[in-house]
Amino acid sequence: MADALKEALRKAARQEQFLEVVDRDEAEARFRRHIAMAPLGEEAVPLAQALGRVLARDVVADIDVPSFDRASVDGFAVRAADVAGASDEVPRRLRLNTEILTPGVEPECDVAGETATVIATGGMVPRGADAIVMVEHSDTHDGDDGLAVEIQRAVAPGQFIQAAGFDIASGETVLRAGQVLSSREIGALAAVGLAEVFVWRKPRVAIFSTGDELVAPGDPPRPGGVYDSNAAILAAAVEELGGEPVRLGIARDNEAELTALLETALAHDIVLLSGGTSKGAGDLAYQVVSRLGDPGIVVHGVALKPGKPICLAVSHGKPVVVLPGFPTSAIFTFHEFVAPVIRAFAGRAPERRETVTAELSMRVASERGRTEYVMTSLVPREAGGLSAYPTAKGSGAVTAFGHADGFFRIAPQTETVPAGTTVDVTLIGAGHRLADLVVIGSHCVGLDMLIGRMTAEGYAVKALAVGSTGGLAAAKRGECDVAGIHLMDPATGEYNRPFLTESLDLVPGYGRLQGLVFRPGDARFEGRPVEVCMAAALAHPSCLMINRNSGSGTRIVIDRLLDGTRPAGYSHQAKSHNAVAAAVAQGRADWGVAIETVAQRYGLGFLPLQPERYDFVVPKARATRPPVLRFLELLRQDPVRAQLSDLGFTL
Ligand SMILES: Nc1nc2c(c(=O)[nH]1)N[C@H]1C(S)=C(S)[C@@H](COP(=O)(O)OP(=O)(O)OC[C@H]3O[C@@H](n4cnc5c(N)ncnc54)[C@H](O)[C@@H]3O)O[C@H]1N2
Ligand code: MOO
Repeated sequence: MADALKEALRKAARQEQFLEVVDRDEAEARFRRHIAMAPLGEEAVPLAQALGRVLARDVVADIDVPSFDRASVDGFAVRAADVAGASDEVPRRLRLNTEILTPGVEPECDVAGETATVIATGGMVPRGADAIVMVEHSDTHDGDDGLAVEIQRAVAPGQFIQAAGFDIASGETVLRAGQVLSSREIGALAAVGLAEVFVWRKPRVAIFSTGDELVAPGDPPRPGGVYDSNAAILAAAVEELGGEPVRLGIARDNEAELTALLETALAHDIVLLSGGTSKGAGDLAYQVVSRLGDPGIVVHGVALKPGKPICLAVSHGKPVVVLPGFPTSAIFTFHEFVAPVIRAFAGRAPERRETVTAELSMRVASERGRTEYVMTSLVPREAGGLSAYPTAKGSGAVTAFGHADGFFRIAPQTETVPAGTTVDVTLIGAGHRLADLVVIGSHCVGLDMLIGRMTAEGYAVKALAVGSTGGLAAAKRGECDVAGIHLMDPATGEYNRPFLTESLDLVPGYGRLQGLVFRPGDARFEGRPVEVCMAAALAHPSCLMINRNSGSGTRIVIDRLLDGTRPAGYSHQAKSHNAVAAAVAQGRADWGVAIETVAQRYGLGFLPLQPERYDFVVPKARATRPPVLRFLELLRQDPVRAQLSDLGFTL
């Protein structure tokens, strides 16, 4: 082995310890000790650019709104005393003054006793008048002494008059500093005549990602490549919090490149990078940040999950944070440690987090020694209250945070939390909207299409992929409206029906074809009958299979096919059709079992083994809810069935 390669290997394999893992609150305290948690300064902006900005000063009205008494109806300005007791039978006759008070016209005549002035909605109420009579309750006459009006209704003093300042009084505080300006506030600012307002300057947040594997969205994918999702989610989150993201792109795992980018980034108010903070080969980001001083890195390693390797630094009052590369770890720790700083710099009040209680739907295991935050979906229970469905994907998934309604904490010393435990779930973002239709169970592209149609019709659908068994359990507990399942009873070979209970209905879905998948052109499989393929596969120890997880419907098919034999690769269990197809397509395995639609998606060869049924379980108690009825109706419609059949399903 060449010396250089040997040295590189030795370096990559060396264990570099975290500096010191501290608990969350201690980490936050150390970080904030060096940061002024206050707005960065104010600036005047035109009203047209004020949307979403944060007011830096209270706005006190200089004028009354309206600035004069005005009519709120079309009719006649009168003295209420002159029309007391007026009715259709006994109208009161008033002489008309010779002016017309449309809005913007300044009155010249007083309304003296026994007179009235024509006035339009928004017109200035003339001196002498104290009420307006609606035009509907009047009749005009040509009299000897000029035009007269007969009033057929009495009015109370003040009736149909909007007094000066009734909307906003001069001297009143219209809006307070710290207010985030929405369209409504902007309307009020314009009403008091302001063309510009003082707002807090937006903190400018430099964002870059680090890693040789990262690919910018829009660029072609490459083997081992990962699209840079962290920079996108962070930039959007910064904007949501009132900051201005400045994206500096991707730095390769190269010290010079990282150092140069950090230098550029330090010209902004906050520096955020992600990746390269853990112990792996190429984790350089924290090393580069460690050269900053005054004081430099204050925390590297926090006893929480997700987010253990976060690195918090401050340099000359400027926060510099290396977020973990794992997407959910990055955005979670961003919200824990960085978001409050951005809010403070932007002049926004601290976020008030809302918490709800929910009952845990399944047992959760946790690692000792770290506070774990479990990303969770919430679904309403039949019996009232909420059920918490933990997202099993972990911090490496971008959707673990993206799809969660909130999270609950598991204390560092707890190893398992049993199903049924009541947990406090902190809601993420604007909280969760209760879904019209909750679908829990096995994922299928056919189901995706049906959900898409429901969504297009305006239904809020919550779909949780927890597998057939999980879906069935959710349906039994009354936690979903529909569960998509494909479970074969090994005794009878029948799908789905044998698993029903009294309280559940089975709605026929569609058929999917299970088959052997392999790379096209593989002579061991291509164009041969299944038995011949199996004999070939079993004869060659180098022919690797990929298995499915036990408990899955497909595993039952595989075990039947193998009839007790254990070919190479049997112990490698993938959890989905897609994972099987990807392994075969990329050459990590040579064959496996998956459904036809997935095999086609990955361009794989396919040998049919057996059809399976993908059906829908509906709790009887929910079967008549309108969104459920609509879902079932869609399933019966010809265009929908045609689309399912185009997708490769049999009906
Ligand atoms: N031996 C140990 N390994 C790891 C430990 C540990 O304690 N001992 N900690 C784990 C934990 S916890 C986390 S979190 C991760 C974070 O590691 P890094 O911050 O060094 O991140 P990377 O290694 O650069 O990347 C991890 C992962 O995330 C992907 N990634 C990175 N940047 C992006 C991005 N901008 N967009 C999308 N995905 C990104 C990257 O490709 C990797 O897959 O370390 C564990 N390891
Ligand atoms: O702490 Mo890491 O962020 O769990 O995956």
